[in-house]
Amino acid sequence: MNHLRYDGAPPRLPADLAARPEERALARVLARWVLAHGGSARLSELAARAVLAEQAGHTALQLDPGEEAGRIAGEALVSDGSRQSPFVLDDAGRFYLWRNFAHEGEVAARITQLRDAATPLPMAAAELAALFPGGDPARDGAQRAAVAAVGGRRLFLLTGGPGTGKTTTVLRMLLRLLRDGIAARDGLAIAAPTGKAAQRLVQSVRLEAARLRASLPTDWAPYFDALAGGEALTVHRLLGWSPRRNAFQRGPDSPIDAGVVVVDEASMLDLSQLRAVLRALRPGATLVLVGDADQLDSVGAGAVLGDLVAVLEAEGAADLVRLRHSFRADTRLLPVNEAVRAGDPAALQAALAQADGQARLRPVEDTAALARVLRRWADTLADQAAPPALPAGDDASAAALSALRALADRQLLCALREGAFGAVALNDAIERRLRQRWEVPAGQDWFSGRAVMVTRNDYGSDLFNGDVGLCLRGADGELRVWFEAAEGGARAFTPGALPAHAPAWALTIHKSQGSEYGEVAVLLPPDPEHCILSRQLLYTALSRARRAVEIWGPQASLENALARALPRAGGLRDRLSR
Ligand SMILES: Nc1ncnc2c1ncn2[C@@H]1O[C@H](COP(=O)(O)OP(=O)(O)OP(=O)(O)O)[C@@H](O)[C@H]1O
Repeated sequence: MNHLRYDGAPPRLPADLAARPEERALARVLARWVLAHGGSARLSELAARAVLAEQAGHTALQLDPGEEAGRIAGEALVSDGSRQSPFVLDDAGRFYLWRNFAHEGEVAARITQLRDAATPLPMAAAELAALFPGGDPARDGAQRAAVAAVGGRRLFLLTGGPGTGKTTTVLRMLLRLLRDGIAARDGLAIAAPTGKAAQRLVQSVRLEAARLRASLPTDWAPYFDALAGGEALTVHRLLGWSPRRNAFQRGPDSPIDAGVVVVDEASMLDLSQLRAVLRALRPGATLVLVGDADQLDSVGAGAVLGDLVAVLEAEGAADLVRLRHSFRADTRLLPVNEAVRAGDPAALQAALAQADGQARLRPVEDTAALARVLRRWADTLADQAAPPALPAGDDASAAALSALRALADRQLLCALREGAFGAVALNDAIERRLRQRWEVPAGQDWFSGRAVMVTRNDYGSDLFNGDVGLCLRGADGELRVWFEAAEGGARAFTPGALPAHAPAWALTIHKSQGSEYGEVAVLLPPDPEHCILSRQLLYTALSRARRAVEIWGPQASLENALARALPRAGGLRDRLSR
């Protein structure tokens, strides 16, 4: 890009989009490039806006298709997508950077192709029933429907909230595909966007497989054997990410060596990642996408799972199954989550009133109120999460594991990271209080009971971004940080050996995705107009809880979160609809 030829007045940047300085710098470079290449001031501003909108997750900028779009429609740098051009303006007034337009088109085309190639394969009722021993179709009917429907598909979507049995169902779908001979012949690959989610997936598939294997006739044994030994793959690893080339090695010329590819936590996939997965599928391979379509969208641009689910659900398509029954959460929390998912304030009020104290709103409107609830929270932690003294020998791992589980019994989640209501400040406050209560000598960084979260993947130590560790004193008097191990038990690290990490008493809601806790407190920003507030954010936070939730914040912040569905602008839904 040659932006140096332009030396007129600096381009105007929209002030209404929140963005970090580096994002604004990028937007400014593009805006200058447009002016230098003969674009109008209006196009330059739109280009900058499109960059900022992409950073905020949108794949396009929605213009008023009439006048606003008309003003740039004839410019040389803009096309309707029928020729390659830096910018695209489509019929519906969506303004794209070329890359996003092209990716969206490719994803839509590949998805449609996969869907059209389905040759549904029926499953004998007895075989299906065998996979749900002692099951109750009233609760697991949708799971059965998914296992029945996946046969012969080239694309299948399974969506549902936490604890609805997605992993349980994936295992049965894979067993069925193995028995059909499809996966057995061509191999399986199971992946998730983050290392932690991938590890959790493999762990729960193994656990559930061990349980189910015991209740199935021995002729199923080879399929369980074929499932065993699966490695926890991140999507990056699945695609053969090469940092040196800054590209994926897997693609149409060198596809993923598997006939069935499962991607869990697919709500975290952005448009370009889904495109990369689709391009890397072997001809004839099946892609199964699994995730909670109501959770927060991916960090990168696009809302691919949400878009796909919306389109297939509207069609009443057989290649999508939504699981609704939660097997894990307290039944009193289910109406709360459902009301938030639907953005229905009256239903939420009713659900809170009927939750027998398992779900409540605490009006935290200023820093004084926050200090009060926080102190109570920290004091309960000090009592309940008081660190145990570890026994010597092999028992240490088991004791550490139960301490880690006890730690996950209560979690504070924050909408914000920075500021007085952000996770960083809350971690500081909680840690100060715990040090006081547990009488930790000043100047001692590490102490027994200190909880931390890893913030970067470290393949060497097999610790992943999002893994939570607990520092405990061993029988030998040494402090070590313990993490749950994928193969069972817990693993210890000396504090100095840990990859990058941060305190874990308070986490941002974004960081909590994919995790589960007994009781959750969710701190909302005190400013009801804060742009972070959305229905998806609140749903993601509340649905982490199995037993109880507290919402800390002003009623107005809660109401505004419910009211804002924050759809991401883009054209994938339109391009997928038929
Ligand atoms: N049909 C079923 N009958 C009885 N228990 C079930 C059934 N399906 C799932 N469960 C149980 O419900 C719990 C949640 O299941 P699973 O882990 O498969 O859900 P999930 O949707 O993958 O959850 P998450 O993604 O939130 O971890 C597990 O303890 C599982 O054993």
